[in-house]
Amino acid sequence: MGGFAAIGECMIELSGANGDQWRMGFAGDTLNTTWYVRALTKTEYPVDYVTAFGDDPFSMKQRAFLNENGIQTANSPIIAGARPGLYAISLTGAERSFTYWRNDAAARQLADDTEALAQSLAGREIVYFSGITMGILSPKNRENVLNAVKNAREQGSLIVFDANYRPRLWENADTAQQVLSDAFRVTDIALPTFPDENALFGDATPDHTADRIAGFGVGEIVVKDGTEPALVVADGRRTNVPATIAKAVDTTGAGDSFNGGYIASRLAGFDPVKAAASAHRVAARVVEFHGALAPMSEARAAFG
Ligand SMILES: Nc1ncnc2c1ncn2[C@@H]1O[C@H](COP(=O)(O)OP(=O)(O)OP(=O)(O)O)[C@@H](O)[C@H]1O
Ligand SMILES: O=C(O)C(=O)C[C@H](O)[C@H](O)CO
Repeated sequence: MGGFAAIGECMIELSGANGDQWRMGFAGDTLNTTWYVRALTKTEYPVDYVTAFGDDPFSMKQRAFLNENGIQTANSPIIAGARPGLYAISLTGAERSFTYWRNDAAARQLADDTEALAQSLAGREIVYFSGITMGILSPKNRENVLNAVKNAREQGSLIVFDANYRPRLWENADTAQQVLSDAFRVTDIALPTFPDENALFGDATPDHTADRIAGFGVGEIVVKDGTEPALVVADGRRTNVPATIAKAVDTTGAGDSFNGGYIASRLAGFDPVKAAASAHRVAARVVEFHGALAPMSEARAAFG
């Protein structure tokens, strides 16, 4: 099968509020990264989003949207009577905050069927997941995802992980620390964001974040930090790669699009430092649009 597969939750997104008028789209951190990997790789490269769908009209629209945009859904189950979660973006300047309605979302059942999950990941070049993927699941399903990822890794997949800490998804900080640390232990490329790691683990600097994650045996780490440089730790070197200047209107999906750009650049054969520079260019363009998903053509133009 080959290609890229991401595991997670695609929600309905409300963005770009103009008074009480909102724009409806689809988004969710791992989907956002998938979107940019799709935009920045050749059409024939398989790109799949692995989740669980409902069967209501919004779920059907969601599946059609992915399909129309060249994103397949592998063996993702369709669950009778279930529906997608929803979130809305509030802005203070370009800085985003989210309100969620997602507790009964279909995606929470994405790891009920371990056989389907294993098949969705079989033979992939890259498997991508995040702390949000883990946060939405029951303890049993967190274990199922971790086992599926571990098995994929043993069969040769490269595992890419962004901890994307969202406190509201977790029963408590201790559990989040444990689960996210376990995820780092099965990761080849870690793409964390410094403020998230600082909030959960108390890291004082991006270097501390990199040290902690390297301690789990991760060989390639990029610590993002908004408009500050990204710290790239790879090939025995540490390099600060400056961000690209942007006229930001909405930073939703900045980190996810960075990850998509980084993965696509690494797949194209560029080294981690060059990949981080391309990733910054993509993310700087994405923050100039409302919502998590900027047009694929814009991401391509920025990627170069
Ligand atoms: N205001 C900005 N101007 C230019 N680039 C930005 C800006 N904010 C973010 N970026 C780009 O996005 C990358 C990730 O930013 P940040 O660390 O804020 O992500 P994040 O909080 O993980 O985002 P999200 O979780 O919403 O995807 C940065 O490394 C940078 O390339
Ligand atoms: O916060 C979440 O759970 C989301 O997936 C919504 C946003 O698209 C995501 O946080 C942006 O990184």
